[in-house]
Amino acid sequence: MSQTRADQHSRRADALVIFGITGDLAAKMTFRALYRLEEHDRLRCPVYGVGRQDWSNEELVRRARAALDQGGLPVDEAVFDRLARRLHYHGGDLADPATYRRLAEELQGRTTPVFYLEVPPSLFATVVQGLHQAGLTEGARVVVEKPFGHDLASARALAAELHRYLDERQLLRIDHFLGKEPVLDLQYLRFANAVFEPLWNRSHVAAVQLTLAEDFGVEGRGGFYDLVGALRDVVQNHLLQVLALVAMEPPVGAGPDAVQDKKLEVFRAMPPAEPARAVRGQYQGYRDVEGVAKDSTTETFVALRLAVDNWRWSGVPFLIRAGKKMTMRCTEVRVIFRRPPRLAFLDEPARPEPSQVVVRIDPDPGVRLVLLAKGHDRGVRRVHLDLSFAEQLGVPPEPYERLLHDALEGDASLFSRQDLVEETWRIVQPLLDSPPPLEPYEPGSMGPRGADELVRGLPPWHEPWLEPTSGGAG
Ligand SMILES: NC(=O)C1=CN([C@@H]2O[C@H](COP(=O)(O)OP(=O)(O)OC[C@H]3O[C@@H](n4cnc5c(N)ncnc54)[C@H](OP(=O)(O)O)[C@@H]3O)[C@@H](O)[C@H]2O)C=CC1
Ligand SMILES: O=C1O[C@H](COP(=O)(O)O)[C@@H](O)[C@H](O)[C@H]1O
Repeated sequence: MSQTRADQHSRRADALVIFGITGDLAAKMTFRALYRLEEHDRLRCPVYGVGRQDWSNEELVRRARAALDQGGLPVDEAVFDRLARRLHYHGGDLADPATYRRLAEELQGRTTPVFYLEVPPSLFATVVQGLHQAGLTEGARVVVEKPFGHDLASARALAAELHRYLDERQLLRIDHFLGKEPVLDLQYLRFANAVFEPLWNRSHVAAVQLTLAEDFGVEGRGGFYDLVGALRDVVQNHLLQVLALVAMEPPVGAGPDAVQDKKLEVFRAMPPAEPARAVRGQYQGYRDVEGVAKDSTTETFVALRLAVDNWRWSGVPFLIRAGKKMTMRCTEVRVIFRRPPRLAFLDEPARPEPSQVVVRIDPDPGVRLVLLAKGHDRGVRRVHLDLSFAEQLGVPPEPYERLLHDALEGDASLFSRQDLVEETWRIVQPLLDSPPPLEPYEPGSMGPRGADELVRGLPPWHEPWLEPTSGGAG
């Protein structure tokens, strides 16, 4: 790529156009992100919201305010007034070419717009084609929400369709986990600390566990979720991205591709998931949720055992579990080291439990070192060292705030690439082709019994780290 072309893709945006501004994600996340960007003087262009509803600019501003209030964000009136002055509503159906022609008139003189598509994925190609036909894709960047495809073949087909109008550098695939500070921190913790990196391999690590437990169900989005399920919703994207950051080699540079290249190596070293090493569960009561089919076989819980077959990780199980309506809300990475040998100096010589490093992603991000120390009775006792990122480092930007800012600035580092997306679909594809049987589980539990069977002979699933980082014990 020539210098001029590269520069074009990293030029600051002069307009942000949000398709789907009347939708659920906009109300939950987008207005909040825009407000926080405005608050930190990081929003420097007009914002156009596109939707089918018959809204005026005033109505858009009113909805933005309601969304902030509902999200519990304290609002500074001066900041909100500045944001309100940037907001413009643009009504129209996405299937109608006139919508894009009128948008082109509004965007006249703008050379580097960012189009954010938070619309149903079935409309991604329609919107991009509409933008192209209205002459709006030249110099633009297009941010697409997840999911990118619903399997390997559809992800390839969607990319081929979008690449008719955009080159890959113009396409930013959002995965909000890649904007989470503790997820970004995995790379720093691993490679900036000599206490970790020499041990972070198959000689010392017995297993890696990734847990994304949610204590709520799919109420309010049953129709969407029932077509997707846990594997597509959070494993193919969020959790495999996190796994890659846990397993990758150090990036060799700082450019947008440096980390992506290392993650790609991890994915390429991963054999496809085996249905015999996966468990699917559905919480009791799921089929009563509005929008869910009465005979639905969609999984709301999934657990799988994966491998990274390279020199660093061969033989180390990577265990993932993710589910709705579980005991708690907690997302964490747990690296479990090998057990030490029998300690002959103990009164009752025994092999101590393994040490662990836990990186908690949500809530209250932090790191816990689980260690063994001398108890007062001369035996060994489990103790821990806890670190709160917020306490020591301050409150970071929120994921959508960070990612929208990067999109506006033309920094693609935290957006997934097509080759990575295809690899992650390749890894999970056997589970889509031959789904393991569905096991019911009790709401408020840690999933079906099969999840425990999956780790037979391996370190058992550990109870997620729940205590607050400050002053917590347990
Ligand atoms: N909601 C969430 O928590 C998350 C959502 N996402 C992704 O974000 C995207 C949007 O999801 P979500 O906000 O939940 O979906 P919604 O159904 O709530 O919103 C969809 C938006 O698209 C608009 N739209 C749909 N069809 C048309 C059309 N023909 N012409 C014009 N506008 C149209 C809707 O307008 P109208 O109001 O007129 O229907 C609405 O603004 C999806 O890709 C989803 O996977 C990703 C992560 C989380
Ligand atoms: O993308 C999604 O992610 C959320 C979990 O993200 P978090 O940042 O709230 O932990 C998940 O609840 C949702 O089902 C999924 O679509």
